[in-house]
Amino acid sequence: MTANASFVSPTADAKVAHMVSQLDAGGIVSRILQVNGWALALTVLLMLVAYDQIMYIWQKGSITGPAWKAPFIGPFLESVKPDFRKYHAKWLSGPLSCVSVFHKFVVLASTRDMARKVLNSPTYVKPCVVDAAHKLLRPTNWVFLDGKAHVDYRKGLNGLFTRQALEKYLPGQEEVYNEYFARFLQISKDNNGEPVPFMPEFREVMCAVSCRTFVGHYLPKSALKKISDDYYLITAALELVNFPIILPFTKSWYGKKAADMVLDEFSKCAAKSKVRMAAGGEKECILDFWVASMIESENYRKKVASGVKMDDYEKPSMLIRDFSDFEISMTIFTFLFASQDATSSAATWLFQIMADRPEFLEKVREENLAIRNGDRNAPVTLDQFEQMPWTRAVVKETLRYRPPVIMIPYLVKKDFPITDSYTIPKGSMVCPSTYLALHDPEAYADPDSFVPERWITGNADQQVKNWLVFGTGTHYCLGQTYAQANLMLMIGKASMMLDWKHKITPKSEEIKVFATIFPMVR
Ligand code: HEM
Repeated sequence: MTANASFVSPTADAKVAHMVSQLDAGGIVSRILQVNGWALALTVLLMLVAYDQIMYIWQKGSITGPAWKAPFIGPFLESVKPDFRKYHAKWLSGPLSCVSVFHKFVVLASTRDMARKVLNSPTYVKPCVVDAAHKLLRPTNWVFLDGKAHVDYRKGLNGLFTRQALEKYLPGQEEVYNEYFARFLQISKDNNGEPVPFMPEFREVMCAVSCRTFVGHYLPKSALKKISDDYYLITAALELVNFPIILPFTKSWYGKKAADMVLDEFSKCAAKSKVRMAAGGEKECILDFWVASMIESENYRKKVASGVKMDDYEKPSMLIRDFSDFEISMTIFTFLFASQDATSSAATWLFQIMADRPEFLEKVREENLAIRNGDRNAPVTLDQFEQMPWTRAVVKETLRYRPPVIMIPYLVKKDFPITDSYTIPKGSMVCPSTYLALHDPEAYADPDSFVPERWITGNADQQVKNWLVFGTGTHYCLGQTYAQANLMLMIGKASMMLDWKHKITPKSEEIKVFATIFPMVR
């Protein structure tokens, strides 16, 4: 065997070390070897830095972005504490701009046309979620489907959001608002009318109203309380920047535990709905509509299989397969996941803006009282919503002025030639922004002011290309009609049952980013 047959370095080999020490009385050789070790490490590091920079510059191509990136991490520290003003500056810097965080290249598509182009290019892009979402929502969840599989699955869900279905959900929503608004009054009384932070209350009422719409009375009150208390753990676990593996006591760990609990509760609700619908119970919530449609489809299939002649009109409008309790639960969880932060954001802004602009709240109140024939407690129907232009206008304008979802992250599946001169490389992330389209002075004059009249006497409704609040394309928001009807019901009922004030600070209308956007407190 030769002196250095092992895979360790020569200096670490005992025999060589001995020879070296004999030869190197003055320490010159060992110093050279040491220097070489350091030099090697330094060279590798410099090569990696150079590779990271070159890749960034190559991927950036002709679009706007810093000339170079902070080695490896890029603007990582900024993304831990997102600052709306920095995002805004970035969107204004060019229709397409970029950053690179760690080795992830991210393109921001800021203008209306660039955002629409991304959202309408399903061949090149698909929604991008943080790694933790697969673990929390489960990898087989429908939201991770792409292409035809996604379109087909989604078609089966449309029946849950028809006008007829939405009408059936209204009484449950009324019930929740009655209960929570009475509680709001109590909170104020307990605090002698002094201002208290209300954002957590808005989050809770939104969670309660969503759960009532999705799973009706099947969810026990104790479980609802736990879900609404723990939901912020799920939001925190899904922040863009989080620890990639689930280690005990990290945000992802708490988030996963909360998600497991929600999935378990919703599975139990699905089982209960199956029993109740099979017994001919009345449909009250999304679960019931789903289960009833499954039963109808199954009955139809059985009749056809047994040779019964069926007319076309007897065929259910949507034939769906059988779904297990857990499959249903996973999908209902995606509704909660998609709605909770966005509707909490909208509700918080809406209450604040109405308090700060009482002249509009008064108009909402007047028309809500009129539609109820002077009876503050009378329930409303969806048809009546169409006769409440101010209630609709304040909801629409709040969503335009402070859109809850400011960016929609997508993943580039293959090289995407977004303009004649620029192709987004495969594997990048691309984030269309909704904000600039919704603050485009050509579509909405005086875009940085809250002007609900533009939805009554103006032409805001005609700016369909700019209306990106709920996205567009194959993944546009499934719950958009429900979400807007719910916000109209909420503010209409609040105007009937409550009066409220807001303590304005210089930062009240500045934007704080936490998954969606909320008012700055101070
Ligand atoms: C103010 C409230 C809401 C806002 C601003 C909002 C906004 C959005 C946006 C921007 C998207 C992405 C669209 C795209 O990629 O083009 C989305 C997707 C989605 N939203 Fe909403 N949303 C809201 C409420 C809701 C509610 C209440 C539900 C459920 C009942 C819901 C269910 C969904 C679902 C399931 C998707 C994914 C659709 C798919 O991938 O096919 N959203 N929403």
